[in-house]
Amino acid sequence: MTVLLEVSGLVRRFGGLVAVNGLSFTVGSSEILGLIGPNGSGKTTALNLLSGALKPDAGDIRLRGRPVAGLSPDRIARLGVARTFQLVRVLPSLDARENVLAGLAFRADPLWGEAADREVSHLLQRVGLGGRGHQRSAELTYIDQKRLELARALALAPKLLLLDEWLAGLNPSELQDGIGLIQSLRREGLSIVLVEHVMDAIRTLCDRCIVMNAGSVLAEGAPDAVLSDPQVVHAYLGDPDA
Ligand SMILES: Nc1ncnc2c1ncn2[C@@H]1O[C@H](COP(=O)(O)OP(=O)(O)OP(=O)(O)O)[C@@H](O)[C@H]1O
Repeated sequence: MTVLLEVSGLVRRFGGLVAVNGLSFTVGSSEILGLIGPNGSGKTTALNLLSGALKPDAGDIRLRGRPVAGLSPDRIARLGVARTFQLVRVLPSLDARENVLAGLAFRADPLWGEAADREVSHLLQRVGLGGRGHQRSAELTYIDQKRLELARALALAPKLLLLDEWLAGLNPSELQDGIGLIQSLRREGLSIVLVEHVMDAIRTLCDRCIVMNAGSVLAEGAPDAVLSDPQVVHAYLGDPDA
């Protein structure tokens, strides 16, 4: 498998707190890597470092061998990294089409005019919002806002997609749809880093997962093995004698 993303020795501090403490991992092409761990273990900070929203204090991030640590978010986006946010961020006063158009402007080969219109329609269709382009995004339901945010991320034509709890808060049938959609993105060749608390989704989707605890990697491997690791169970449930 070709390595797309290589992270080594990543460190990020907030004052005296080391939120990410020597994190290292790789993601292959068309691989889904789960990034899991208890609240506050550093998952979102790790995604922020990968997407350029935060700069690392130390460590290296390489995308197809090219160093990208510390580059601005728009440079990293143009190099093929797109993300969604834990709290959905759509532009509420714009309609669905306009939200996706905004994403197209940030890709390495921006599209304009009719080509952009066609791509927007394709992306809305792709995430299950076909024919809904003129609906104001503030009026969309929660799941549809999540779909829209995904369409805007896909507008960058990314190689690597960072999903921050994209499946959180969905009902069981929406969850199945969401899992199916992520699987289809992988079949199309995308690599995905999935920060997720929904363990069924981790088991179904991930080739490998990494468990973070207090900023470091506690365990790494196939989801079933990792989730039954006593250290991992302990990190999630805490020490019953404490
Ligand atoms: N901007 C910030 N300033 C100060 N501390 C921060 C900041 N962002 C995160 N932290 C701290 O860094 C640690 C890691 O937070 P992070 O949000 O990365 O964890 P997480 O694993 O994503 O948690 P959750 O599952 O709750 O989203 C936490 O202790 C958090 O309080």
